[in-house]
Amino acid sequence: MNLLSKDELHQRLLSVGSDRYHHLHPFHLKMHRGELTKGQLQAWALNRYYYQSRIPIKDALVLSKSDDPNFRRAWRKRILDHDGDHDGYGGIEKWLLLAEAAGLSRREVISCTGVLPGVRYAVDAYLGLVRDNSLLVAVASSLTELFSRNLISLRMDQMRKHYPYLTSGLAYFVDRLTQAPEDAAFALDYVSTHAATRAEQEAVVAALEAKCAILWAQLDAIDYAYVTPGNIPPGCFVPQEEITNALKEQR
Ligand SMILES: O=C(O)c1cc(C(=O)O)c2c(n1)C(=O)C(=O)c1cc(C(=O)O)[nH]c1-2
Repeated sequence: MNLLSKDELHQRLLSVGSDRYHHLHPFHLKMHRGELTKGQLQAWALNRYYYQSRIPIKDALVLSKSDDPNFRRAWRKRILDHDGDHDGYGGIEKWLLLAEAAGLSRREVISCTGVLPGVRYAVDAYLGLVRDNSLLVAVASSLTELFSRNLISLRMDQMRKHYPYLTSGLAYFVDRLTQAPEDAAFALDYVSTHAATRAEQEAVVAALEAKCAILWAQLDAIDYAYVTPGNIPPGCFVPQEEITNALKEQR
């Protein structure tokens, strides 16, 4: 197998995104058509918090794999983007503001006690993918960010239109519109330069496919539990509207 040119590798990565990224997931399509209830959006925000909360831990694992101070200086920005420089700042705090705009209590969200098992397994698989593989694969697994800007931009428009109560909580996404393309450009340049053999280039593509599957699996779990009635696993978050409906049925 011949080495791919940088352009050919880039094209391969883009086609993984257009075929497999979670912009195509039925739960996102329902979200964008305005078909989700407030309880379903709460379930999404609460479960996605688990992903958000693990991203800086994942990035610390990436950092730990590099002996290059230049790389670490560039990558550590991602941890700051999420954690902020001090309490009350950064992406995790802004995600909590989104969750509060959806009507959730921050304490319930931070506790992560109501997170679906499928979401927990998928997110933990991301940490495992990064922990157990090379720095090259770890960096490549972040390349879904090549595709997140368009999705986040569409999501913000549709949220303002269909779920106006969320409008006050959209600051997280505003930040990601600039952070994600910067991060993706760095990661793309890194894998283009450091994948020196065809086998390494194939490992980069496979890492992106694996990450797309991780994002997809999270939404599968949310869709299964919160769109079809009767599927919420024991111990997981139950939206208030579900409780109200159940009480009505008992009467
Ligand atoms: O809302 C989204 O659809 C979405 C997708 C992704 C992604 O594609 O991995 C990330 C984010 N958001 C995000 O907010 C984020 O901080 C982030 C970090 C990473 C990563 O792999 O390091 N992906 C993503």
